[in-house]
Amino acid sequence: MASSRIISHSPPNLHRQSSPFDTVKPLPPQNLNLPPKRHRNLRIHTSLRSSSHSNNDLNDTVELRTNSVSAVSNDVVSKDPISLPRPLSSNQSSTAVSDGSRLRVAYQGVRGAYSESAAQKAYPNCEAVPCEQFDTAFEAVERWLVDRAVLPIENSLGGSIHRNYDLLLRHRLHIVGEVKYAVHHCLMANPGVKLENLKRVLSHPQALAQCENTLTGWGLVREAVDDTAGAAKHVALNNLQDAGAVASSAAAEIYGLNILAQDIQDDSDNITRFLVLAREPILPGIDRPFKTSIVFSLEEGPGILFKALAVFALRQINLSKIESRPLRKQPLRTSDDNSNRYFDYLFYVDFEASMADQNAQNALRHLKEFATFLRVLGSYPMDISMT
Ligand SMILES: O=C(O)C(=O)C[C@]1(C(=O)O)C=C[C@@H](O)C=C1
Repeated sequence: MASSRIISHSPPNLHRQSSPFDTVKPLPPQNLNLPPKRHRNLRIHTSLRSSSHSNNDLNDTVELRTNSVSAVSNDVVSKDPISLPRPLSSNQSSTAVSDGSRLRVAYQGVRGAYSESAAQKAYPNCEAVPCEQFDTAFEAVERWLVDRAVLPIENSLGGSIHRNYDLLLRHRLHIVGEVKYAVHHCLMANPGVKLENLKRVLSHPQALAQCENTLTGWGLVREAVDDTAGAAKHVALNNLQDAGAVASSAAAEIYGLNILAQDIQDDSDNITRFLVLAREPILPGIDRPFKTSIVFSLEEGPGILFKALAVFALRQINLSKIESRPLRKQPLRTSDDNSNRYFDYLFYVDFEASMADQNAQNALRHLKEFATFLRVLGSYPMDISMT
């Protein structure tokens, strides 16, 4: 190992060093001159694209750019700046006590995407708002276009959705909940098209990865698109005869496709975990099982990651996830004598404790002694449902 070199600055492009003890300052709303009109089924785009998704014939959506807030309803967002930043209570993230009525929840994809179902699982009576990309969903919350975003973070077969890990750091949203959703993939095609007619199959890369063995067995060429339901929509709109889509049964129904095979994922236990994001954190509780997500970077040195993880082990705090991502703005670190260059990482850790728990606070205080950067992404109720 290299000799230890302490980096005393926060990594560039990271938000201010934050601790669970920080007072959270809410972001100011971007524009408070909001028209009274309420539009339903908004589809949010960061830019106009000429992809297949730009044809909205099938789902009656309204397109808008995220730099315009003209379509935001003001029955959700008050004009009174004093009353705007209200910390959510931990109850508000609970599906048991809040059905999400009046909440506008952004998800990535078009109607029929699994993310839409996850949003509806989190908030059964919400208005689910489709967004073209993950970034767009983050921005929609930040710009007060919607109240929450529900975005996938990991899948039991396909692994982590790295893009969303990176976006969590780039944006200032807080994790206020998680949703586990059982994903059952179907192979679908236009009416009259049979499995033997298919040469290719379209879907989201995660969905294709989750069906890897089955699709290889059928000898189908895989084509990646933005989301599963978008694949179904494309196959339907273009009346493709040689291509099918991997998507949900809901997508087959919405876009008028026939299901050729059901439950085609490589393992019947195919669970995607989604995060619920909001502008404000919730007050962590101890009334039910909570999880806390953090991200940190470390000094270079022998056993430093071991030391970092030991702050939890010493206090009997269980870790449920650890992910490392390259520290992009400072991807390499050189040793003191310039003889070696090392990759530099950010570590994302989920641990099973609430920030209201003294034990968890002590663990983070301990970690801060040698972390070069630490941010709490959220402390939120665990989804203990059987999906
Ligand atoms: O494409 C969709 O339907 C999505 O909701 C995205 C997504 C993902 O990104 O992992 C969500 C759940 C499934 O694991 C497959 C795809």
